[in-house]
Amino acid sequence: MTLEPFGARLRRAMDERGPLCVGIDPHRSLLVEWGLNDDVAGLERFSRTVVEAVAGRVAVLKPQSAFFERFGSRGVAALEKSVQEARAAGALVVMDAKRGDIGSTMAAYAESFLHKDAPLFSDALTVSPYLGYGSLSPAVALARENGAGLFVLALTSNPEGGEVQHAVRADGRDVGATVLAHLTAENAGEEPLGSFGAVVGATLGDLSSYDLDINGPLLAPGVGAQGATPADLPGVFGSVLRNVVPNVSRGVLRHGPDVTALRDAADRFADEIRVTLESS
Ligand SMILES: O=C(O)c1cc(=O)[nH]c(=O)n1[C@@H]1O[C@H](COP(=O)(O)O)[C@@H](O)[C@H]1O
Repeated sequence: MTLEPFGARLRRAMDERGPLCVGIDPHRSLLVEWGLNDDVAGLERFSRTVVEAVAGRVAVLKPQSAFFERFGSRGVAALEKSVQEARAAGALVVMDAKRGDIGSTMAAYAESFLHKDAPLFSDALTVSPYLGYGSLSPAVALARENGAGLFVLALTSNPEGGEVQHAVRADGRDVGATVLAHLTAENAGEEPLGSFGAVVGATLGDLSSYDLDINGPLLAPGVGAQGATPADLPGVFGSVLRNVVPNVSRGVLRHGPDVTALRDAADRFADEIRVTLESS
């Protein structure tokens, strides 16, 4: 059975549950803070707890693959389980693996995460366009076939990102703006929302010089541990605020291992985001 396009599924989830995305980022330091061992059993326990706490109430969960890959094949098995459990509980899953390679290899990465029969099938995947946006075309094609989506790194939340993303091309446009323009073309005519999103950091301040109106979702990491707050979102995203999916990882996760405390922390962020959206 082919899924409805990711953009449509995401729009509905955001409207029903609010737009918050909670990250599943099992940092070694968090495992220790939670009283868990820094091993596969600790990893499994951590991710199961996050899924139990929030997968039934937030729109999106975003497991960060790096923290699972650290444990080799058993870590990847834990990631698989976590994706499947989160999806079964009704959350959309964005796999944060930030893949990017030459086109023919990109096709294999796409099959790993975006083919509906893949063990790690996720509703969307984060990808890097820095081998050239066109290198992502096999992932765009496979995502379309399978009702999945992509989040393409455009203007990232980290301070180092600018040296690449603000580099100005011969035509006067910078690299980040070029990525956004490609996404606008990808999403043209899609309703209610395209499936090809951009990653735009919530930490970046005024972005009014960029056209963020890509008719697709904007994944906004940086809220919480990196210093941005829900109240900052209107100043960063302006008129496209309704398409923003703010991500919080450590800002929620540091409240574990208690399931209720995790849930309450996610609810507080969700409430702040709702109030911000309503008053903008
Ligand atoms: O693609 C991402 O999710 C991402 C892009 C970006 O520009 N900045 C960024 O922090 N992220 C991810 O978002 C999460 C942020 O985590 P916290 O800072 O703990 O909320 C991590 O999993 C990062 O890898």
